[in-house]
Amino acid sequence: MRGFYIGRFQPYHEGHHHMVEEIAEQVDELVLGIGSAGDSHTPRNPFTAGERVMMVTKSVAEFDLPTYVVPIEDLDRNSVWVSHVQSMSPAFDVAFSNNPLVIRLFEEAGVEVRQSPMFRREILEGSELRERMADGEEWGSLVPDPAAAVIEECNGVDRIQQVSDSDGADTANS
Ligand SMILES: Nc1ncnc2c1ncn2[C@@H]1O[C@H](COP(=O)(O)OP(=O)(O)OP(=O)(O)O)[C@@H](O)[C@H]1O
Ligand SMILES: NC(=O)c1ccc[n+]([C@@H]2O[C@H](COP(=O)(O)O)[C@@H](O)[C@H]2O)c1
Repeated sequence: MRGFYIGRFQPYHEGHHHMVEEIAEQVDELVLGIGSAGDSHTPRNPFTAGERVMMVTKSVAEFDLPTYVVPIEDLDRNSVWVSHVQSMSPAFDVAFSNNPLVIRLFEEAGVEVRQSPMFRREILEGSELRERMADGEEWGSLVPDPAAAVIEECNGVDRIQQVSDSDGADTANS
């Protein structure tokens, strides 16, 4: 059985990694979708699709799970988004998500969806990571080591600090 799990992974963190570890117990292969693939260099989406491909690919290598990483750009129409995803991805039998819109769109299209409990969500959240980077606080312990190495290699913290508002506002949502 092949699973599908999409996220923006801005950045890929230990919450995502924990979810992949749980998915690995349920499927033989996984497609990891890099969502909003066309977005980068903004406070909410600082990393390019390519940088996120590297973070994810190097991090999941520790699992015994053949994984295909596929960047997927956003569309203006939610109603045809699942078809768009299916056109970009290897075929899959089940989708994994905790995102209410993603769950609804897959279910309406007749795709089975499985959710995972949120893991240490009070701290393992992309917006929290980006805020810590923007504020020069500790963040390395919240992402898998290979993802931290990719962020360092592309000077990701410097980029986030530069693209964030000068008053530090809204690093989560812009
Ligand atoms: N700590 C976590 N535990 C389990 N699942 C998580 C966790 N954080 C995010 N997810 C799930 O992973 C998927 C991708 O999430 P996403 O890339 O938006 O990360 P996020 O941490 O929610 O980031 P942001 O704050 O940037 O929205 C979603 O289904 C989301 O619900
Ligand atoms: N219409 C669309 O393009 C559409 C609809 C639903 C989800 N998505 C994308 O799927 C991804 C979902 O990931 P998150 O759970 O990290 O939000 C995001 O990149 C989001 O933009 C896109």
